[in-house]
Amino acid sequence: MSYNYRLNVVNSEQMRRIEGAIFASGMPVAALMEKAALLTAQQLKKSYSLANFPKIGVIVGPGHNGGDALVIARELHLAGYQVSLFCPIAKLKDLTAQQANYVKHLGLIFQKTLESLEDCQLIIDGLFGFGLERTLSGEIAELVDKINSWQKPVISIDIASGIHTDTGEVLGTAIKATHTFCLGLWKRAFFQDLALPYLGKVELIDIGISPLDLETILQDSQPILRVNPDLIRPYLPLPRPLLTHKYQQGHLLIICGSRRYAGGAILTGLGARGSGVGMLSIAVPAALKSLLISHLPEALIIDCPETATGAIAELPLELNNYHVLACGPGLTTENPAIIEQVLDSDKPIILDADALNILAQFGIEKLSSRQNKTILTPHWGEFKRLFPNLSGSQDRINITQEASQQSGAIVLLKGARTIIASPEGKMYIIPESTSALARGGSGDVLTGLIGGFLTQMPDNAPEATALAAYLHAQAGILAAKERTELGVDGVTLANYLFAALKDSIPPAPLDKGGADRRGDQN
Ligand SMILES: NC(=O)C1=CN([C@@H]2O[C@H](COP(=O)(O)OP(=O)(O)OC[C@H]3O[C@@H](n4cnc5c(N)ncnc54)[C@H](O)[C@@H]3O)[C@@H](O)[C@H]2O)[C@H](O)CC1
Ligand SMILES: [K+]
Repeated sequence: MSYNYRLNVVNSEQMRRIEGAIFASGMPVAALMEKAALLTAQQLKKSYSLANFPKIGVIVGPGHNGGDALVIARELHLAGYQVSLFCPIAKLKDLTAQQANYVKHLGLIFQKTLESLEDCQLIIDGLFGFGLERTLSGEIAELVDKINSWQKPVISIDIASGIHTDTGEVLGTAIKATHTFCLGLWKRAFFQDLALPYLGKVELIDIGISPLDLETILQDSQPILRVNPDLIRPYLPLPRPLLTHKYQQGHLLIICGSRRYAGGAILTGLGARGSGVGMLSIAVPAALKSLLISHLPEALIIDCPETATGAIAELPLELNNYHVLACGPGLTTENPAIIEQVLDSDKPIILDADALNILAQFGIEKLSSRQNKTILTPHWGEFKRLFPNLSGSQDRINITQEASQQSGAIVLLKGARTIIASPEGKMYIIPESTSALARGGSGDVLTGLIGGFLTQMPDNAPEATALAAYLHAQAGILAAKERTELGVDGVTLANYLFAALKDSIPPAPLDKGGADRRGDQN
């Protein structure tokens, strides 16, 4: 396991312990504050020029978040900005009080009222960081609401004040930042859907936390990793071996679609196509066969007997002949027997959409007799039906982890920030996405894509799931950039998967031997 400030996501207790280890080894607290705040000030000056933002208001809290804000205020003042300060709580921590004295010496003014900052073009929020302990109330809550009502750009230091660093909950009220500089390490709240509207654009300030200090503190807990291309590349089935054939690249069976929801089958198939899987078979109700062939000529379409309303009535197949089964989009809940058959197979399975709704009727205990991996890909509504005992909490990181433990399945909870947890304790977070994907059909593409990657990397199921979710989000972002957020229908999304793969995870250069052999053939 490697530790890296870009990858590891921490909670406030871990952040405190890492900070503690750094201080205990000799780094002075004031030096780390200086470093963090100077680097933040540099970024600020780049993004918010003196010409456009000559007057800046800084809200100073009682702890070290307020100390950071004072160092930033000092640097902006020295760079020529006109800086006004407001400090709503009189009692300051020692280091913060020292920083306050120095800026006073430089001639910066602590204003008596918040209103004195109303004519500033930009507000810096240094009220609370990860030391926030209780709900905002009284004058502090009023102050936060007032700042929000100004509708100005607000830059939060470390986290938007009022947001719980771990759960992302709003404690009473919270600053609605337009931009948040996260100091040192990504905290959990940055990946909790609840907090996203309060954080604005997010940026990590690298304050030089070493892998050594990370390892010391994090080695005893299961890591939460923020997915990026470096993380995923080692698992990718790229480049392909020189001598391979289609069945060595895996055989995926998709079971989906009904006369009512034919599109779900097509989109799941297109998602699978985006994974480059060697062989793709798609089981659909007989009436859909020619439609599927016209969209996916490379796939083997299996026509199944239908119910009176056009759902799959039975699967006349030996399911264990396939490497992976992906099941659910467009099925309808009419025929639970199909899902029973899928659950009884010895192969890895991915359950989505109506397969999840049927599983919810059975209860997740039904998974306990499975001999191979199960991947569940619920959105929030499906999650609530599957795990009603967890649906009271909004801490999506925590409940995804819990759901995986309870079910013994890999659980992927869809959202603005998709979370993936595996029963052996792995956790992955997809760090960015686009609301263009909040659209019927996107999930079907993801199911096929996960199936296709899992077929090709069967020993790394959590990573195959994370890779698919990452590329799916990247494809959405890319498509939305070119076509706007309204232009990303499921087919378009599937068509962008290869561009996303090429852009974010270019194949490693061929090893020399491989290149030479290819040369010989020419
Ligand atoms: N990450 C790093 O390595 C560094 C972080 N720095 C900054 O330090 C803060 C954390 O500082 P800390 O002093 O521990 O906590 P806060 O500033 O967040 O606030 C604690 C302060 O506020 C009081 N308080 C808490 N909740 C409330 C409330 N609801 N109402 C009123 N008062 C409240 C509490 O009693 C304390 O007095 C971190 O976020 C970074 O910004 C370092 O500067 C650099 C290294
Ligand atoms: K803050």
